[in-house]
Amino acid sequence: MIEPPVRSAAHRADLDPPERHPEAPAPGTVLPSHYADCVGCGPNHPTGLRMVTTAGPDVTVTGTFTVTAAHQGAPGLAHGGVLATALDEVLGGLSWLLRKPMVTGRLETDYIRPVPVGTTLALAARCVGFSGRRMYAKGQGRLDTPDGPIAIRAAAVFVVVGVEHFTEHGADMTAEQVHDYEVNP
Ligand SMILES: CCCCCCCC(=O)SCCNC(=O)CCNC(=O)[C@H](O)C(C)(C)COP(=O)(O)OP(=O)(O)OC[C@H]1O[C@@H](n2cnc3c(N)ncnc32)[C@H](O)[C@@H]1OP(=O)(O)O
Repeated sequence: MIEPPVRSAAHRADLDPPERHPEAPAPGTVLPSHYADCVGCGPNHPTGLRMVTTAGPDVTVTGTFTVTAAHQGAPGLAHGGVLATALDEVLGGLSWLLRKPMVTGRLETDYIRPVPVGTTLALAARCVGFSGRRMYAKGQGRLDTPDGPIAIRAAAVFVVVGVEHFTEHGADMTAEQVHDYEVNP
């Protein structure tokens, strides 16, 4: 039997407000790839999304993702899982502004409009607040421009972890790779 998910990413009213870290990159700063082989942002990934994200004001991040033929699910249309990856990446970018390592615990996605090959999605993410180690966030993707029609929306919970999460669980993780992997943006 397959068990259904037991948690929700819908945020509650009693969250602690997000605090932009004093050393967060200034608004407008292009965020570096956190890991060169990342499927979302890594420049070395052979078939990755090659996303570029930018720090916004408060605890917000924007990003773009151009849908190519490599990202199709149906003919000429983006695969929903690939779109969820793009949302995961821009939401994960909030960790640069919070200066806390965190991993995706739950990602809920609404698919509102089809996203054709050739579209450049304008993505945005905002931290809503914290409950203990849980960081609640929401995100969206608009077709082609930051004021284009909304195609996808997300609500997410990220869980703050220690660096040992990556060193203990990463397959074949050598000391050198851990050093190169920016787990603590
Ligand atoms: C710049 C960076 C961009 C990166 C973008 C991409 C990000 C990713 O894709 S990360 C990879 C995908 N995610 C993962 O692999 C995570 C796998 N899961 C895990 O490792 C663990 O379940 C983990 C770390 C989330 C939680 O485990 P653990 O550290 O033992 O914490 P645990 O004690 O169970 O939970 C801590 C709190 O988080 C909550 N929590 C844990 N899991 C979830 C979840 N899935 N959804 C919602 N809340 C959760 C718990 O309820 C608990 O809350 P509270 O303290 O209020 O009771």
